[in-house]
Amino acid sequence: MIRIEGLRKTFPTRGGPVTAVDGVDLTVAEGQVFGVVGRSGAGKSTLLRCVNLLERPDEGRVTVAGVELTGLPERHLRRARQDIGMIHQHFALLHSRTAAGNVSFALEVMGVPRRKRAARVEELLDLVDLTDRADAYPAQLSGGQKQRVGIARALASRPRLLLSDEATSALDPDTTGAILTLLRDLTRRLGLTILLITHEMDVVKRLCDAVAVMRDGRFVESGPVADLVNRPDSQLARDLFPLGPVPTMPDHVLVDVTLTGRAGDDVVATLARRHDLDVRIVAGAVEQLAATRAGRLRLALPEAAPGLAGALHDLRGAGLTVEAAR
Ligand SMILES: Nc1ncnc2c1ncn2[C@@H]1O[C@H](COP(=O)(O)OP(=O)(O)OP(=O)(O)O)[C@@H](O)[C@H]1O
Repeated sequence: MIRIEGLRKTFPTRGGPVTAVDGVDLTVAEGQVFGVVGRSGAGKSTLLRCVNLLERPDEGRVTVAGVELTGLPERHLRRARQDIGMIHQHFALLHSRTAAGNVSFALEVMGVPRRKRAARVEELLDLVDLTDRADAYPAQLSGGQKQRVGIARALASRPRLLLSDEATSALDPDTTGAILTLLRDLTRRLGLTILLITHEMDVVKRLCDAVAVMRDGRFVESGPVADLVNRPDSQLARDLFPLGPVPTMPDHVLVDVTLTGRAGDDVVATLARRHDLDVRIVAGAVEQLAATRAGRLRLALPEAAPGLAGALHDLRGAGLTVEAAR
């Protein structure tokens, strides 16, 4: 659905040029939810704005649904952009219009005749479960309801691709959960593809099939969530399942074990029974994510135990990532 090749964008600033996106390649398959994560200033927003060419890249190609947008003249670009919906952190609603009016506005811009608009607005508000608030103004809506209006408006043109710019960052955890459930549901019902940027690990856990970790304008890790989490030295695994500072435990070896799928369910039992090790769980979490079940455990094992080396070897042999705790 999306193919980005060699994307580069530099901004001139008073302090000299700032390269926001520094050679990014990205492929997002149809129906996939792809998340780009990274700290503030990593280049996420610029990358997203380059996908619908709100920002013109200096170099590289952007192809969406088989159309190379970077090769289109401005007048064709406007039409192509209509097939790409976008939702924003602060909703970007018109305050003088009701929920229905905001959705209708998108249809007006597209040139949908008045007599067809009302039915389509109703359909869109129903899709986001907001029919009963159709006549409310943004000031009368909660954050979650405002984002539902934003989603309905973004879907007005029946896009196959939705771009999401920190769509849940201004919402509380419960509301975030409800919006993430809605987005996941919409990908299934409408066959939507979503490219999102976020700094929230919950969004990755609940929504994403694949992820890229962005730093200084580049992707430092990229791929399906299960693959990335399982890679040795994975930044994503550490961000999704932080284990805190490593405690001092004399006479013990501390290891961090990454589990994905069902692999590793029995890691503690295996170490205890088969290798006769006195295992202590120091920290850990295992969760069901949108893409896979995954987690990390920090285990303390007695340094002097004769079975230690063989035990660690067996865990690696069983496909688990085992690393010195850090
Ligand atoms: N229009 C602009 N003019 C000058 N510099 C810019 C512009 N837009 C972005 N930048 C710079 O490019 C870099 C990447 O910014 P960008 O907003 O893409 O990062 P981000 O990862 O989305 O961060 P945040 O989450 O804080 O928005 C930053 O150093 C930023 O200051």
